[in-house]
Amino acid sequence: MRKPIIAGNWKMHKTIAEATGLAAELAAAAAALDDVEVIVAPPFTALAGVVGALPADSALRVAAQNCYCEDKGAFTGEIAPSMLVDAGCSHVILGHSERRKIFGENDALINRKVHAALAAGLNVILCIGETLEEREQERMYDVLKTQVSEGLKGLAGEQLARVVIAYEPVWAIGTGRTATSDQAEEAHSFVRGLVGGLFGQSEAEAMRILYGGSVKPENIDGLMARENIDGALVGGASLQAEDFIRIMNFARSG
Ligand SMILES: O=C(CO)COP(=O)(O)O
Repeated sequence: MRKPIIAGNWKMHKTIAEATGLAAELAAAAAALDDVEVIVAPPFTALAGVVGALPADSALRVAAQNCYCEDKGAFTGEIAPSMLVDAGCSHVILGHSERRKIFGENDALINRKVHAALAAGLNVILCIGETLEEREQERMYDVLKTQVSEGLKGLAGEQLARVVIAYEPVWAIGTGRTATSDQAEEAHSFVRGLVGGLFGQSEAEAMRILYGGSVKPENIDGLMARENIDGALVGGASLQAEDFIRIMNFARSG
């Protein structure tokens, strides 16, 4: 049985005070759920504040939304994986489509980041997903195959166990247009097959694959009911406690 994960990607939202307040509310709700892993990804400026506001034994885990692939040096504006560990993060999101599209990150850079993050002791949420154009041109499977094989290139089995994949079709992000549970299940089962081919069947069976793209309290249960959907990476609906807590609770019953 794969333990579901509900993760909130706060993107470029929230002051330190707003972030710590929301995290405290979510931590209280997460404490009641031992069958769901709950993760929040505040902006860099709020990471240490959020970690500091949580009880020491908090069930809520904290992720960063990005990091660089070097441990230190002259990389103005970048954050090292070890700095995220120092701030109290357990996870980092890598390869988000906004990083790929707006900031030009490619699979080779993302793979270097994956290696650096794992080496520093972080768990990785690796985002993949096709654009609408790629789907319409029937290139979706090729795109997913490249993103998975290049993103996970060179990892050992022990490292893979600390990676979660988030399938986020770009056309569903922030658009209100969720993939149907059939579309999501089809992509997730394909991705699990890819991981199986690259690393082995038992590794693929153990891998959590999250869906992301306009997840709301209204659609989470249909997604969670599917065999290969192990949770969600939530954007907009993770920014206020009520919706995100409803999503956490649906994930548990799903
Ligand atoms: O990009 C996302 C999570 O990483 C999804 O964002 P939305 O839930 O706002 O569509």
